[in-house]
Amino acid sequence: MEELGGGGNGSPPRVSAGKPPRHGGTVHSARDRHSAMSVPAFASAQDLRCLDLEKEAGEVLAECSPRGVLDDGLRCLDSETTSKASTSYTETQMIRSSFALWHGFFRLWKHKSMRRLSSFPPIGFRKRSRRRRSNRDSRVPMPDSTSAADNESSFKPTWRNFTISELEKATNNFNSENMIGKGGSAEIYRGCLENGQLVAVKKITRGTTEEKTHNFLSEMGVLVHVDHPNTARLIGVGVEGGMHLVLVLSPHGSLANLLHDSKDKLAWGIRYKVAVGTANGLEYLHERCHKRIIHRDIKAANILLTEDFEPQICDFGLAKWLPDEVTHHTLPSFEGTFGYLAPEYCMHGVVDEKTDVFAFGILLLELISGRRAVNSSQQSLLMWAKPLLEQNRIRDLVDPSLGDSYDSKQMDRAAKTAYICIQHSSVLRPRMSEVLKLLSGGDEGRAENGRALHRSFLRRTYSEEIFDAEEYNATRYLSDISRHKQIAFDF
Ligand SMILES: Nc1ncnc2c1ncn2[C@@H]1O[C@H](COP(=O)(O)OP(=O)(O)OP(=O)(O)O)[C@@H](O)[C@H]1O
Repeated sequence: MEELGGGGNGSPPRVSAGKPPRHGGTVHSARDRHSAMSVPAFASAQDLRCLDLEKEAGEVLAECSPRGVLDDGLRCLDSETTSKASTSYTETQMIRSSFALWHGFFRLWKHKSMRRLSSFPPIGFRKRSRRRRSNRDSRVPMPDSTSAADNESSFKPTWRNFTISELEKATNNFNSENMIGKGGSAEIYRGCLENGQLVAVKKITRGTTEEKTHNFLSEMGVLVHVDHPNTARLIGVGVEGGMHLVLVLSPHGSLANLLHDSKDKLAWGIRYKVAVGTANGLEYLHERCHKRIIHRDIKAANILLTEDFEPQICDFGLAKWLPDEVTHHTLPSFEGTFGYLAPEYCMHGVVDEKTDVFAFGILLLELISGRRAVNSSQQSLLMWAKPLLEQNRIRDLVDPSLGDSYDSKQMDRAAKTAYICIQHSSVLRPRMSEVLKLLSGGDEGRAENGRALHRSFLRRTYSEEIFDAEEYNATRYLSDISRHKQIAFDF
């Protein structure tokens, strides 16, 4: 997704094989659309048979959508939506039937297995797997011995449903002057609620009704379950007259805005803060959320900045949830943004934490150099920066507009961290918790020599296994990238 006007200004487009990149925005694969509206990953085969949905089960094994989200969405729709005047009947019906499908499924599922039910907490209730208990975010208060069932009956959603008239009022009828972003699937409008709160209203605009519904539900499903200072905040949704996500407004827009489109150059101190904050947000998604969330589209346009330049990861349209027992996703279609795509994804469609780590490495290079991931001549930042990093020519990487106004120790750490994150072999890439240590100077030894790390230090991921099995070099990576570009642009 690009900023408004960003699609044609050299920002790398997000693509999907078999579909043209549209205004540089999100395009989802047919399989994704299908699966996201189907059944949750933690359904038993028996449940699925009851609903005659076995066929989808194989496809959506690792596809999760939060039980509480959609259950509650249904309640919201039934109880709060009042104004029908400008409702698009087809879209509202579509959302209702998606909710209804989920609702029916969840009723059955709830009835059949309270144990499984407790594996996914309702909104506003945090429960994390034992695996991550020690890593929990200490900022978030945890309910102690209360059971999931008790919590289910007592929890209140942390978001609300907006009527179309409320959204129209807030955005001055979605006035084009209030449009602050536009991508492949959505337009984003600045708005002001009656209580004075500034919001960003993301109106899903592109695609068929099914595609729009998928995009809306997928993103909502993640947004309602993440709660971290470095992830975007959902205030509510609106399903009349289209599908809308209402988010807290980020006054500075995205990092791409400030880094590439602004006359005023971003100071190094802010860039470093953005790097550390984004790493924090990703570490939360990968390692401290109740389910592992892979963002899949980390890039400068998807990092929003708060008033005091705290970064917030946004746009969860491509995000995937990985249950603990699932090592990875293998995606049949090609989605993402040129310039940020990890080799194993290009080659095998494999998605796990390390694909985000790779994209984060590219983001670090953008912060260091002030260059785009892919420039207007389609040259990749990766290919430009890698030889410089290999020769330890960090000074040559640095954005000339910074002059000498940067902390050289921070710069050094950022460059070396980037180098490790962009390793072709995902085995050699660190996890986000390690990235945090590297960036903040807590793991200097590893930063000094990314290739000499001890493998036993890392928990192995599927993409790591793959790289053990075969060699994937820069030439093959480039050829894969150009093949994918060809497919995307020729369509
Ligand atoms: N909460 C917000 N506050 C301020 N600006 C925002 C906010 N959310 C989005 N934007 C702006 O809108 C742009 C697009 O947002 P987003 O990436 O969520 O849209 P999208 O249509 O999902 O994109 P894509 O095509 O990648 O799917 C952002 O890069 C940012 O400039």
